[in-house]
Amino acid sequence: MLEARGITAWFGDHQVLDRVSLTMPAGQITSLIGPSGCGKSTFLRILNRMHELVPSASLAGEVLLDGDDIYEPQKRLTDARKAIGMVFQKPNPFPAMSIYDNVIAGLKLTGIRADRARKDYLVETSLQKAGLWKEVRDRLRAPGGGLSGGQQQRLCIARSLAVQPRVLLMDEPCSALDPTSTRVIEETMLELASEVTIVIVTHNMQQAQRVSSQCAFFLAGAGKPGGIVEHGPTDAMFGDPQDDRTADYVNGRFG
Ligand SMILES: Nc1ncnc2c1ncn2[C@@H]1O[C@H](COP(=O)(O)OP(=O)(O)OP(=O)(O)O)[C@@H](O)[C@H]1O
Repeated sequence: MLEARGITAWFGDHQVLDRVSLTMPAGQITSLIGPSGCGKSTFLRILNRMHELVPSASLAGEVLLDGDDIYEPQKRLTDARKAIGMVFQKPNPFPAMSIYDNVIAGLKLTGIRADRARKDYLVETSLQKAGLWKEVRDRLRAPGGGLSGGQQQRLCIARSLAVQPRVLLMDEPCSALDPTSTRVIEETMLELASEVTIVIVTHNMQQAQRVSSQCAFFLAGAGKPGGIVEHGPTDAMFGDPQDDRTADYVNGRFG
């Protein structure tokens, strides 16, 4: 389980999130929805300590992974990144690197040692879980950049899975893909959900309904930092929202 408690975030003196708390249960997919600029990506990046890569960025609050705060001073950055993977909007495989090497690229970066047999195993199982194995098993030595956009995104998912994370964060993972590739990624997410906790930022309300069991609706008032207006089971958020602003947003009346 991943739990954010009282997350407040700034870029310089611009506060972009105000005391955001959210529990993201294990074995479930949580969607973060809301209009542009309300802090969803910032919140997601705080969940695996990527926010601190921006020089002006700062934050307050806690992020607990199975009860341990990933921001405790003695906790290492690479441990947080190993346990909590991230897939981005635009597929970003290493284009000249082989499919095989792309999948295991994260091992070295996170200090995981593996012999050849172990690497072979991780490549096969990660590609299988990402729904790409059958399409690439005969060309593992071909460059990752030669795959289609949807295949590249599944390659990036496989790369995240190879370090065996407990959580996978996905920032609009399908927004650069066609509808068919989008459906394949959504099916992949649903299959992964039983073993990896997934948190996804999406602007696609149908996607949020298709994949997630829980949603959190973020909003920022004019000139104000973002926060969660309402969160709960996806069915309730779409079928019986408690806040008028949630109802307006999920029904496409703004954003
Ligand atoms: N690197 C940065 N430096 C300064 N300000 C930033 C930076 N990244 C984001 N912001 C600001 O933080 C606020 C929240 O942005 P964020 O990208 O988290 O919103 P979002 O809800 O994910 O938007 P979108 O849906 O468009 O991706 C915005 O006002 C944005 O301008």
